[in-house]
Order: sequence, then C-alpha cells, then structure tokens
Amino acid sequence: MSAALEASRMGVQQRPLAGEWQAGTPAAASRLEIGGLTLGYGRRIIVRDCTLASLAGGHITALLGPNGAGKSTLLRGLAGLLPARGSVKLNGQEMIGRSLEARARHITYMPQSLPQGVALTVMEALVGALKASPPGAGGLPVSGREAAELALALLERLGIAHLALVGLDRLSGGQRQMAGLAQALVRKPEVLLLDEPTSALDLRYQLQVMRLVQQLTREKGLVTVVVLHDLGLAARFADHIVVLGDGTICAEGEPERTLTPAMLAEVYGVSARVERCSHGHLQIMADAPLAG
Ligand SMILES: Nc1ncnc2c1ncn2[C@@H]1O[C@H](COP(=O)(O)OP(=O)(O)OP(=O)(O)O)[C@@H](O)[C@H]1O
Repeated sequence: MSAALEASRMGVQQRPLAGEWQAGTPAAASRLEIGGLTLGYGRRIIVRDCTLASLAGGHITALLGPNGAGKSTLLRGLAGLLPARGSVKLNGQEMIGRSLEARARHITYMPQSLPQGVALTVMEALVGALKASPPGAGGLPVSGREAAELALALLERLGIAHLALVGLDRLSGGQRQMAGLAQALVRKPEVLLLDEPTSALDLRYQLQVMRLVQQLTREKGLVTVVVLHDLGLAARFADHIVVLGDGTICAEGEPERTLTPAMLAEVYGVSARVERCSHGHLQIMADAPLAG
C-alpha cells in the first residue's frame, strides 16, 4: 500500500501540502544560554565548565572535536538525559532541574542511532511521538488524523514519504538516520540537538539533510546544535563553530576564524590546509597526522 493510500485510509486529507512543514514565515527566534555546565557519568566528569554565552535562534552551531572529546555527552546533558551542574537557560527560563518531559516540549535530541528492536513503521513512530508530546511549547493534544497529516507532510519534506509504511527495523543505516531526524523534527522544537545526523548518508542526502536543517532553523527560529565529524559540511552550513577537546571548549566563533590549520593541529593533531574552492566554500584538507 502506498503512503498516500495508507494516509487516506487513516483519514488524512490529500490536499497539496500547505501544512506545517511547508516553507513559511520565519517564527520568533529562541535563545539558549549555557553557563558553567559540568556533567558526566556517575563520578566521572566528562564535560567541564562549558559556557556558551548565547546560541541564537535561526542559527546552526556545529559542535566539533575528536573522538571521545565529549560532544555526545554535552548534547545528552542539554537534552536533560544526564544529571548536570550549571545552567541551561532557554529564553531566560532555567531548564536544569525540570523533568525530562517538560524539557522535551522545548528541546528535541536525535541520538547517533535509533534504538533497535522497535516494531513500528516510520509513520507509526512519528504519530506516536506527536500524540505523546504535541508539537511546540505548550502544544495542545493532536488527534490521530492531525498527527498523521503532520507526519506525512514532514516525511514529504524530508523526501522519505516512500518509507512511511516501512518498519524501523527494516531500514538501511542511512534510512534509519532520516527516520531519526523526522522523529526529532516532528515535535517542532525550539532547540534541535542532532548527533552526527549525516554520518550514514550518501553525498546527496548529506547535502539534502543539511540544507533542510538550515531552512527549518531559519524559518522556525530554532536553536540548532549539530555534532559533525565532516568539517566541510560544518564550514558550509554552520553559522557558529564550537570545538570541544577533552571535555572543554578549545575554540569558538565563525567558521572562517575557527577552522584554522593551527586549531586542526592543536585539537585534532593533524597538519591540514584550509582553502576556498572555486565556489567560495571553505575546504579542509588533512594532510598527515602530527607526530606525538
Ligand atoms: N554511557 C556512558 N557511560 C560512561 N562513560 C561514557 C558513556 N558514554 C560515553 N562515555 C565516555 O565519555 C567520554 C566522551 O564520550 P562522548 O561519546 O561524549 O564523546 P564524543 O566526542 O561524542 O565522541 P565520538 O566523536 O567518538 O562520538 C568517552 O571517554 C566515553 O568513554
């Protein structure tokens, strides 16, 4: 059965998608302030005294750094999945100490991989997520029909409507990543936290996903934080770069000022060149690991 047919069976109007996930008027931008955030696992501190004065809505921050630097841990802390000391304020409201459920109304988090063994289709997972946590801050409950409409419109926009009726356990790695992104976006967060959203995607989908994340960030005024290992994608799509090394912030600022051979040598331990291509995009070429 096609997604469209199934959608109509579920009572979804087959009108042109003028719905929530079409391009629209920019929404009011949010603001996230992180002060002295310290967190880890049990007694082991991983991220120490992380302060980011102001992450503005409508902008993408790329969180970079070597393996084990603490990037995923920091995202989990922002999502409220780990106990933390310090402050995380969204539009002036303290998030630390709030319940996971209360935080999830404002902040959504896409982990590196979706949990295995979930016997739901992509559409069922999205509808379930929407009904459990209606979109947006203080959103009203949505009916099954509204949830199905929203979910289908989002899948269309992501270019994966053809996967609507496929079981999550039958998806390829890249398709699972796209389904995970849909689950993060469907609740219409104010803060969008994405952990390596493009690591399993082919070249076309990498660009498509980053472009869509950029469009939605601008349109909806989202504070978007994306962990990336691909520095070229970070240079191209991020407005702001934060480099984490061994649990502390080593560098922060605009891509051009932050992605420098000196930073790449110090934090990643490689000799590298940073040049502009004929299209004006920054290109990072790692030449060799540095000794020691
Ligand atoms: N669930 C956990 N329990 C205990 N320690 C953990 C857990 N998850 C991660 N760590 C430790 O925290 C440190 C930072 O891990 P984290 O996954 O945050 O790094 P990362 O920068 O995201 O790395 P990568 O780029 O490899 O994904 C590592 O030393 C790791 O072993």
